[in-house]
Amino acid sequence: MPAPSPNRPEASPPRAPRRRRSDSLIPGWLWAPTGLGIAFLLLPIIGMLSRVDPQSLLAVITAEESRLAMQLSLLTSVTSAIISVLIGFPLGYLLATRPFPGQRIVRTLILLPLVLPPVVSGLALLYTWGRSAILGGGLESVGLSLAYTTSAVIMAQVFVSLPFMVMSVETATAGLGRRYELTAAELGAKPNRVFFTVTLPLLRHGIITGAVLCFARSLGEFGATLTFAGSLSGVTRTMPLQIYLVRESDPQAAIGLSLLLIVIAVLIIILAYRSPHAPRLKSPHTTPTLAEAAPRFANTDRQHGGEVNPETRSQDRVRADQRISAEVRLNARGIDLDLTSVLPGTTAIIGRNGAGKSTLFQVLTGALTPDSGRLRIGDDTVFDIAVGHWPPVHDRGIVHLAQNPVLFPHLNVIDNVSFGLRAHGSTRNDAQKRAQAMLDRLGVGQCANRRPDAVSGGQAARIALARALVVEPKLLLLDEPLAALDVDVAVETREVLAELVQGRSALLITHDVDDVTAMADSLVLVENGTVAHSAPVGQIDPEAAGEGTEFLASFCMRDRDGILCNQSQ
Ligand SMILES: Nc1ncnc2c1ncn2[C@@H]1O[C@H](COP(=O)(O)OP(=O)(O)OP(=O)(O)O)[C@@H](O)[C@H]1O
Repeated sequence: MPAPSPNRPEASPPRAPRRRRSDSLIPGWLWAPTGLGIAFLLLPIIGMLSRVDPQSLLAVITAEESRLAMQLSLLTSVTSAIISVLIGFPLGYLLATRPFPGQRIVRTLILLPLVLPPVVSGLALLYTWGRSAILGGGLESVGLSLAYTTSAVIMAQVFVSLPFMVMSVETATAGLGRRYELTAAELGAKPNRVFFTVTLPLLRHGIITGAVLCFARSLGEFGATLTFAGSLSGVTRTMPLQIYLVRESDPQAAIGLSLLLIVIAVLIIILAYRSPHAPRLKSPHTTPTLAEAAPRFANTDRQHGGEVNPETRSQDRVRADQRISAEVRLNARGIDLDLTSVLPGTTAIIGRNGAGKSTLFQVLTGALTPDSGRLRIGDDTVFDIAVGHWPPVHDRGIVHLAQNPVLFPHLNVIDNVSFGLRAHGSTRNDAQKRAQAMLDRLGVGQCANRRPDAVSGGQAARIALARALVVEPKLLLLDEPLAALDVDVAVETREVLAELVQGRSALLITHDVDDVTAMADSLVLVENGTVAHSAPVGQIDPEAAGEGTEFLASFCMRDRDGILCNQSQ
């Protein structure tokens, strides 16, 4: 048999097929510490089980004292979990989203009950709310007594379990980011609607996790309860206190009650985590794109990839007497932009990486506040920093469509598209009818009742486009909408977009000459944070672009049909 050439790959001999692993990205050795951890947790339970006397178990569990203790434990643990949600959710959410003075101190304070021995927590509560303490004494004088009551048990449980709620919500909020809330606001939803229809549903897993942890911690709470609430049967003696009480006189009873506590805790944790909407891992290969196969439009007058006679378009521009004018200065990012655009019409914004294009969009939507600036759309002043007019995101009528469609994962497709209409006051029926019509127009009407994770990346992008267009925004911001598409799909989708933006006002960030020739009426070149050149399509003059001359000349050279630039150049 000839020796294999070092330069040529040889057909390798047939090998026995490798055993498929569930995830080849995960190192196998991780199973060793995982197994150790599971054994470490499981062995003491088995140890305890081995000491159980099955015959006495039933009598122990059904004894009056045990029943009272269990009832009290469940009642107080559920109540403290609910209180922890009500207090801990806003705390964790604000910690993750709004920087405020003393934030680090607050965070340290919240974690304090985790490191304090529970007895110390109980003493702290006693010296604050006890009968002879300042606050407790005041309450006592008006006939309210906390110490040694069931309320004291709940207070002790909330004190030690609150950190779990705050940390769960803070982590969930930080992981979610602000993009869904910002998208909802751009579609016109006011803060309360965003909070109740987007924020809360999307954070529900964090809330459930926090509540379960709070419940579990409260169920096992012992030291703080004993110190602050004492051990009165039926009033403050919870299950852990009852177990502690009987452990000397009747170890079998202590074991039986412990088992009961474990079984109930495990059952409740399992039930709480069996949510039908539990988060699922998404395929890392799903890339949101603007179309998987762009729909065709029968009555489009833009043929051949959206090319339009530039002369006709520039005449339109000359006649247009209404303008969009935007001035934005943001020193921290070196941005000082002043641009105008025809109304209606599409202005393409091009420029090198880091020139300031995305920053402009962030300011226009209201996600970023500039040092100074003004935006006028026709006669309407959307914002003007000089006179202190800086409306919230939901009040601008500007919708930003980026490469990532940011569909709300907890709503089906039709509800996603109806979202903005509902926020503007449409009835559910009306909103759904209009949403369905827009989805049909974009060729994704059949997806109406699916969840966003059950549509392809291209369909998701068209759904996002439908959601943006159906609210008839004053200004549509398109940020490289075709960049993630493969070439064939991009050509078709460009036609779709060109058709849809006709008669609307849009700004389009792009690096692609074809996007400009197909969709734009005018072009703005941004160079080092300033507008280097601005001209209608067909009259672009690289020589007039100052520092941007070279960039613009090379852009024009990529325009095979010679549509963009002044042909006399
Ligand atoms: N989150 C941020 N914090 C601070 N500076 C930023 C941030 N994002 C961008 N910048 C800076 O602001 C300037 C403008 O960036 P911007 O993202 O607006 O550019 P761009 O033209 O959109 O670039 P690209 O084409 O790469 O998207 C750059 O100097 C950039 O480094």
